[in-house]
Amino acid sequence: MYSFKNLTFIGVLSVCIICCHGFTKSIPKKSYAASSIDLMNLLEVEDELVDNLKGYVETLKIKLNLMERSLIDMSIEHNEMKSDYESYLGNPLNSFRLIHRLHKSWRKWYHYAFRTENNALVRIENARLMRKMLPTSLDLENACRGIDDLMSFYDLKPEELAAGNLAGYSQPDTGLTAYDCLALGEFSVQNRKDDLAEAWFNLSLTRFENIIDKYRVHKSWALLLMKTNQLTAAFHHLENKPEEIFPSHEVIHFEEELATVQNCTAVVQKPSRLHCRYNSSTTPFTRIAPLKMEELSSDPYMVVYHDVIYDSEIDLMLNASNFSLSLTNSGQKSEVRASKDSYIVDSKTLNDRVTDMTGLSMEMSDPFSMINYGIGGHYMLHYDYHEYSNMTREKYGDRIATVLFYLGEVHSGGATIFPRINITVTPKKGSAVFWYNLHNSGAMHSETLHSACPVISGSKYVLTKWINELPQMFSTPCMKDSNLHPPKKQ
Ligand SMILES: O=C(O)CCC(=O)C(=O)O
Ligand SMILES: [Fe+2]
Repeated sequence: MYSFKNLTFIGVLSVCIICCHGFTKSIPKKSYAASSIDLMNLLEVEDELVDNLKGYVETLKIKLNLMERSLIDMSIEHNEMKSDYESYLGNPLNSFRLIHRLHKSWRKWYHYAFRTENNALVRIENARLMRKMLPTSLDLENACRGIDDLMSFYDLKPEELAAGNLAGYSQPDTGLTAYDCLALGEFSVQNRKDDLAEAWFNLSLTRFENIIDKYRVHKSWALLLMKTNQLTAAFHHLENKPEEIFPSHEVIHFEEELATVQNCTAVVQKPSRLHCRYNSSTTPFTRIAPLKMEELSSDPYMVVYHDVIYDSEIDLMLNASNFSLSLTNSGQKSEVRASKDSYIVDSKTLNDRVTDMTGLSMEMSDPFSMINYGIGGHYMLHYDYHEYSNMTREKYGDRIATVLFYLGEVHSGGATIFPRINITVTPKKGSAVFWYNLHNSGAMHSETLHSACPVISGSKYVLTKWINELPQMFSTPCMKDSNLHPPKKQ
């Protein structure tokens, strides 16, 4: 419960919130943070909650006491038996009691331990029903905004407020807890007040003792730094993750983003046993005209073909009068993809080329897709396979492989990268990269996660061919545990 001093603090806060809001954004009428009358109501709410919780604890204590007392009685009898069990069990009444105890009492205790006391349940149910009277996240946001306005209005610093110092009006026992500071930090992040957020996070860190709590703060701090692209600093905050915590979805995503950026900026030269050779075996045509092939990875299988598409073919494609007109902004969010793309009519020559490169049938494959990236153009991390929720997958199978032809001169940036396997493919006009998106079993190969780095200079055109799985059934290894038609979700 709040002390009288806290009450005054809340009163002062709410008056300030009302005043300050006169100057800034207005807040909805029904807001706890907006009036001291509503705040008074909250005190009553908290009184009642505390009362219910006390009642709950009392009921549990009675149960605990009863169990403890019985345990003592049982131990006395048990120890007596252990000290001289022959004479103890020699007495038929003792033997009877032992059997009776173990048959009935222990069962009773077992059920009693799991039984929830009605009285306790009522208390908890009361507390549950009171939830609608509790401040909502909007109330919390408004309260944070109130504090924030107070700081700008009176030029207060987070350290002062956290120490309970309100413009020279110091009340240390109204100081803020680690959780309060964290909430204010998160509010500042949402409102793009990065410096303030860092100050609040720092205060929260000094107040938390438990490493798991501290990690929560580090995580919020890292997310803030990620937003402003300070990835290495962000990474330092996540480095010392306590073992008890499973990495969250955001953190995994972040690590991949970091790997993406590192791959985009580094020149990766991996020592490997893979090499370059002429491929003259996929189709009869490659015997006559072998293709220059450079192996990049064996799992997922990935190769680059050099000089695999002629300048004359590229010119024809890029000059086609309807091509630039057909380019449309990709339907996806700009952070995901900054490019224009278009489906272009399949050409038999190019389809045959892809078969020469891959040994795969072009039957049922998606039409070629042309993507044009300008300066800064990029394509965030994604897989080419559809996963389960796509109609095309039902009809043609998933996208077993991808071939990506590079048609433009990119002077800097624009690499296609696979951060999980540390592979960077630098776009070179006339070359193409080919990889399998699925395992032999037909299962999705998650290591094929890839993205296109932002183009720094030049202009990047890629021609993509997604090859579908079903027509390959006689040319690729047997699909054990085929994933083609996963059981429908109930
Ligand atoms: O443009 C690139 O480098 C990647 C394109 C891509 O991933 C795709 O088209 O699926
Ligand atoms: Fe892709």
